[in-house]
Amino acid sequence: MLETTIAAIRPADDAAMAAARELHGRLTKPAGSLGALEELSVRLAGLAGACPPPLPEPAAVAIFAGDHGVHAQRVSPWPQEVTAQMIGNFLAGGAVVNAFARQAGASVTVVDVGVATPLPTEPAVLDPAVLDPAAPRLVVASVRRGTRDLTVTAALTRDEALAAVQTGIRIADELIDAGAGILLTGDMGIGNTTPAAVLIAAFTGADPLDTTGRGTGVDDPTYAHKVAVVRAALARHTLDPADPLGVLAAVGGLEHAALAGLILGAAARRTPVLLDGVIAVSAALAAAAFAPDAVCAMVAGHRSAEPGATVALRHLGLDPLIDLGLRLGEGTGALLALPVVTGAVRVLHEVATFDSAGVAEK
Ligand SMILES: O=C(O)c1ccc[n+]([C@@H]2O[C@H](COP(=O)([O-])O)[C@@H](O)[C@H]2O)c1
Ligand SMILES: Cc1cc2nc[nH]c2cc1C
Repeated sequence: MLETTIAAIRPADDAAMAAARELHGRLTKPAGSLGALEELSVRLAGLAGACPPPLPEPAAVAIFAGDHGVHAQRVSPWPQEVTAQMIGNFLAGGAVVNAFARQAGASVTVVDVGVATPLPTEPAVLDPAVLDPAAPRLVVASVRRGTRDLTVTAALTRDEALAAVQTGIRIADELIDAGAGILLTGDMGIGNTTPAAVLIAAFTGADPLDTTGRGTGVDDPTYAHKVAVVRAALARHTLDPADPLGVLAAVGGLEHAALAGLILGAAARRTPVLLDGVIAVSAALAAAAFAPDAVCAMVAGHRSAEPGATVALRHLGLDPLIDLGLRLGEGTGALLALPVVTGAVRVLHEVATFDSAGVAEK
């Protein structure tokens, strides 16, 4: 499945992009007055191969959850059980992501790809429809109960990493088959900013000081220790950016691998994928290493407060739509950016031309 997905990813359609640029020039607004929204709409036309591209509706958030062996190194102040407990909160509709998803009319799919502790017993709604915006859905696709400690050994085998990537592709296909017009990345995993920092350093060559942040909020001594853990991981493993599956296996998390799969799956279906924070953009680097043209499908929702996010976005050549100092994850930053993406596309569908509206041009 991974090979066929990668093979299906194509470059942007130049004719559709040229048509979108030409249309922008005829709409009743000064040229360039919609700033970054104009280039975003052009990119989405290129992705869809159509001008205007389809409105990005309905929206579907996929939250991939996993635990991390490196948690044993005390890189996060939070107990590992919080990952499973927050899944309960997502399914009950009580997390920030649920509040923002209700506001945006987006569905929420929670995917257990490798949570270490038992999940809450019953979801609030049994077996909801795939894109039901009112009922979060749980998919259990656990590869193993958390990764191994990447400072000691490879976090995953190649087969385990591949299984998680394939799960991400399968979820993308399922959501798009159900009618989703845009996918939004979400993640939950206590400790997952540490593998994100290692992945970003591995794919960009940046120094761990520039890729490591405070995650959920660590104090100064713990932050210094976390940077040392990231450095130790880079020294421990031979990481070849041309072998993204090998990198994900050595130092990734199951949610990072699954997110890479989701992004590849969306790109193969020419469907935009709105990236959330540092975990998403670390996975996006892996996706781009698998298939450089996958970047055409990526929209950077926001700039996470984690420094590694800025390093990764620069490497991908993406400008984030909003910059609010968020560092929550779950898909929250992507959901806040969703109306901006919809607005960018809506302009191409609904705004009158100078000619049709009888407005004089300069
Ligand atoms: O999205 C982000 O950029 C982001 C930044 C900091 C923390 N998080 C979330 O916080 C958790 C990981 O933080 P930590 O400190 O345990 O590594 C995990 O559940 C992430 O979703 C997310
Ligand atoms: C409470 C809590 C909620 C989260 N959501 C995403 N990561 C999280 C980490 C914690 C600790």
